[in-house]
Amino acid sequence: MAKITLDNLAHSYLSNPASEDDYALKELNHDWEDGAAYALLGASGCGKSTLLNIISGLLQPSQGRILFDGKDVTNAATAQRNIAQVFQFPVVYDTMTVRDNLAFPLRNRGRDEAYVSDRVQEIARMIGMEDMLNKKARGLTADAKQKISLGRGMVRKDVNALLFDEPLTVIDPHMKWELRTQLKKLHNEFGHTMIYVTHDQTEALTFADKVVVMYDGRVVQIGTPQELFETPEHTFVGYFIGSPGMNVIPARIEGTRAYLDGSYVELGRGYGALDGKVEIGVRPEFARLSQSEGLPVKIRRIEDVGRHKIIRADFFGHDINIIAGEDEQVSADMNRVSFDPERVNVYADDWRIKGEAA
Ligand SMILES: Nc1ncnc2c1ncn2[C@@H]1O[C@H](COP(=O)(O)OP(=O)(O)OP(=O)(O)O)[C@@H](O)[C@H]1O
Repeated sequence: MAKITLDNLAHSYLSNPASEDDYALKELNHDWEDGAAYALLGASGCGKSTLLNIISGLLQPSQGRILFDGKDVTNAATAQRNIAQVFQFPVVYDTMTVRDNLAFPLRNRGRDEAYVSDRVQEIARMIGMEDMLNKKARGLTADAKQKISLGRGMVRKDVNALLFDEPLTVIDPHMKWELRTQLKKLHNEFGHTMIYVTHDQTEALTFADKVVVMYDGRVVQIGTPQELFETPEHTFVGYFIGSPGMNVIPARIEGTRAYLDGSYVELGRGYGALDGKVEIGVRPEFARLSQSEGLPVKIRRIEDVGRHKIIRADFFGHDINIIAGEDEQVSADMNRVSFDPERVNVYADDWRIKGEAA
């Protein structure tokens, strides 16, 4: 496995990019730790595939370098990078059996048949295809073919990295969960450096040690699922992760207070003068409804989603969502919302401001 270094990396599909807006991938410096499982998460068109294709060598970056364990591979072809890739749609050899498909990368590397046989058996067990090993791939469902692609991607232990581009798109929903769990198990067992592209937050948060969130060609945060939840570094991370996402409300900050439409909330930290668009962000999990404490709101709707209730409220034209326990009673006179001060984040032009301990 290898540490992957991105050094001043950027990419534009235009031959003469004039401004930052012309870059599908904006400048990025980052070390992907050896042996860690990363998810690359973001909405469609944010640049995930562009970044993955640069790492795999399918795309030559217009700026910067990429290094595997300190060795510059920017100009190396995919085949020279010693990586395994699994794409959105199955890539299998139809005329071969499931066994031969799984064995292919190992035989290609000249591994002896005893090893190939053991390893294929092990992988077949992980993807739940032990009893299909002698079947031809032709005629299998898309679902089964994609499992073969996943298995083939994982069969070699000696690759520098395993890259997955939305690999579970064609997989049946209940099997998705199972395969994700298997991938995680496999990662724990073999410690491959894994990069997994997805636009699905559940997939990213359950699979990865660290999630790389992209927005508009830029990496806006790299963090553990807990960090993304507690301290979104950019308002996009707040909106995109969580269900519902973080509440973001325009505010004026003075010291340890945020003033909002004639009311104020206490902040857990102190702040100096802030320029630009200033907002506070609070997750619905850290908002509380009561009769007497906090901002005046109008309740618009209460949704019972089983595990908890989502209360949709309005604060002078701004949406505020509150998550309340399943057993919590909500009455018509509960028209105030308060926040845990420690959980209120402050943003200037969408980026989180750290503040000083109060
Ligand atoms: N070959 C190309 N030529 C020109 N522009 C491209 C090309 N490939 C992608 N783009 C543009 O680059 C931006 C990033 O695309 P990219 O495919 O990397 O995003 P993504 O996050 O992987 O999206 P998706 O999840 O839809 O695949 C988009 O604006 C896209 O239109």
